[in-house]
Amino acid sequence: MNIIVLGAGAWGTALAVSAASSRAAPGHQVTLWARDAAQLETLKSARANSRYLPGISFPGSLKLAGGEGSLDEAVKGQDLIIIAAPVSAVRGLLQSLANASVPVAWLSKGFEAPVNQPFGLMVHEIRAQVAINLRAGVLSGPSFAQEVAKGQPTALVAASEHADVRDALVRAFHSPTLRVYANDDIVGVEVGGAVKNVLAIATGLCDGLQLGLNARAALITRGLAEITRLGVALGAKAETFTGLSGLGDLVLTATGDLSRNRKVGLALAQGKTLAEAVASLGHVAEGVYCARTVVQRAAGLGIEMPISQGVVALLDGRITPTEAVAALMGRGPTAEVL
Ligand SMILES: NC(=O)C1=CN([C@@H]2O[C@H](COP(=O)(O)OP(=O)(O)OC[C@H]3O[C@@H](n4cnc5c(N)ncnc54)[C@H](O)[C@@H]3O)[C@@H](O)[C@H]2O)C=CC1
Ligand SMILES: O=C(CO)COP(=O)(O)O
Repeated sequence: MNIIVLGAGAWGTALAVSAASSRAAPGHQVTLWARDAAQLETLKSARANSRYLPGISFPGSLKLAGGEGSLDEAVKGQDLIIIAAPVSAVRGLLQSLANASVPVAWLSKGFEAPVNQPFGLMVHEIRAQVAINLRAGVLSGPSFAQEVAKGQPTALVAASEHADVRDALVRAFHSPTLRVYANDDIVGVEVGGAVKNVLAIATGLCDGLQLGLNARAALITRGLAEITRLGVALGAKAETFTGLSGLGDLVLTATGDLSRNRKVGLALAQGKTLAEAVASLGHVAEGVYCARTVVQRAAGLGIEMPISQGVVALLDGRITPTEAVAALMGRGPTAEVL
């Protein structure tokens, strides 16, 4: 299979390395495409991505391409196109790929900021607006880039309404160290991947304030209830949220110290400003950008999301970390139902 990965950040690089490695199915020709010509030259000379994925050497077979204006040429002859950019860049990439005849999948997890409309969209909704004819899907699930690049055991979900897209993703990436499960509930998989980032900021804050393990377990569990309520209201299947892209990714991101979203929460608990917390990452933390949209869409559907609302109030600087905790704990008693 000819596979191109568009975007040479941490996750795009890791997945390209994994598919081009000796662990992958034989016969793949993988290309990693960097938007920036200067970054491409650095990748070529170092045969590594020390800015976004330090410590990982590229397999000899991994091809490198990129630079402004090179996209159309780069995707010619590919059997599968992977978009590995932040959500904020996906609309433009999907517009450029709108007439592609091969499957396209994105790795991005989040909601776009509102563009000429009252609320922000998930990527499958953007695709419906700008590239309706694409056979498309998402590859999601609990997966820190560094671990996948090193070949540590990982399980992902390939979600699409199109069986050929799910099959292409499984053929491209399934390997002895990377299991890829198929799922036809793209709404549920996208809601899980987006909202867990907001909740990871909350658990980072909880752990940074040393509130204890009980508090963290409660946040994760009630956070999953928030994700499920929103997802079901948006048309997802409830059972998707007990799977890899729901509970799985929530547990990983909320508790794993490699998470950039969790790091934002930890930094806020230390008294850093949001700008300082984001600047120290050097990578995108999607929860920071989509928390407001999550809460806004939930409100529009009459869904209560008190943890996510607390995260937004904190990110907006309307409350302090201590006040956020007090607001959550001060809520009246309620039944444990979804
Ligand atoms: N890092 C991880 O472990 C995982 C990340 N993700 C998701 O994947 C997405 C990308 O994350 P990372 O790679 O970690 O981010 P990153 O912050 O490491 O890198 C982002 C990359 O996207 C590139 N980029 C921005 N706009 C672009 C455009 N228009 N065309 C091509 N490239 C563009 C940037 O130059 C940069 O190289 C995010 O939505 C993230 O939530 C999902 C699973 C795991
Ligand atoms: O999505 C991820 C793991 O599945 C990565 O999470 P962070 O963006 O918080 O690092």
